[in-house]
Amino acid sequence: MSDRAPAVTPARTAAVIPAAGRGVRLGPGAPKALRALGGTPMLVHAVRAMAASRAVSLVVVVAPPDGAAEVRALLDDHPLTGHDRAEVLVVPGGETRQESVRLGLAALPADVTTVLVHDAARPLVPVDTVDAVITAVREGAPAVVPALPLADTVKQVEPRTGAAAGEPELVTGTPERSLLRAVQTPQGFDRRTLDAAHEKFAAQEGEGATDDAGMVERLGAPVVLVPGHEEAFKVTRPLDLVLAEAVLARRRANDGF
Ligand SMILES: Nc1ccn([C@@H]2O[C@H](COP(=O)(O)OP(=O)(O)OP(=O)(O)O)[C@@H](O)[C@H]2O)c(=O)n1
Ligand SMILES: C[C@](O)(CO)[C@H](O)COP(=O)(O)O
Repeated sequence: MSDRAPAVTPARTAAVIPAAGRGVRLGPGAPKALRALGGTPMLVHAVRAMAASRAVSLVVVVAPPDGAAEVRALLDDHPLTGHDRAEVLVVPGGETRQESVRLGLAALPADVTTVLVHDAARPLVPVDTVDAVITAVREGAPAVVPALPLADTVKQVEPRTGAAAGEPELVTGTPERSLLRAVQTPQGFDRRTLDAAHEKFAAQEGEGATDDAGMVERLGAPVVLVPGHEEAFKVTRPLDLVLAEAVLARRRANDGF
């Protein structure tokens, strides 16, 4: 009998960054992920945010369907440095966020056991938030989501089907705010659970699920929350870009460069 320790497959963590959206709500211009924030494309910030975690050894960027070559060139122009040295792959995306994530998952090698899914549109998520998500997955949660309490009261409204444009919306309820959370990314998953959710719900959801954890919920697996971060907000509308520039400027001032 050999006294050598049995071979152990290392638990490898990868991040998938869906970056194939147009950014319609941000207004006319280049695809949102390619727009500049502090002089550097938003996508580059998002890749660096994932690679800043020492646990992440691979980042799969999902580019606009006809833009993979352009995104590859852009990332090659902004190489990762220092300890942020993860491998970066680029694959073409799809028509919906859900489809883009599915295409990113398909590019992951077999040894990846933990997957983060992170919006390119959340370029400023701090590394402590990324690490908190990874730790919770590695401790056994199949799906982990960073989340914050809501600042606004939320109203439920009647579906708009058939309503004339400009007609006032009818409120049907006010959900208990203390039981609501606004969820962010990166969302972290046991890889097999996320693959199973995407396999089961592919092409069944019309417009697609708005987040990956929602698909895991529908699978019946538990989804747990960890504290989100104010700076992990999603750049969606023009004012978000103003806020992102201010946050970045404050970070640079604090870092002394
Ligand atoms: N077909 C799509 C649509 C969205 N995304 C990505 O999903 C993330 C979150 O989506 P969102 O902020 O809604 O981005 P857009 O779809 O680009 O925004 P909009 O709805 O304003 O067009 C973004 O990083 C976006 O690039 C994607 O990879 N593929
Ligand atoms: C995944 C997400 O960022 C969680 O808040 C969000 O659901 C993405 O929604 P979008 O409409 O695609 O921006």
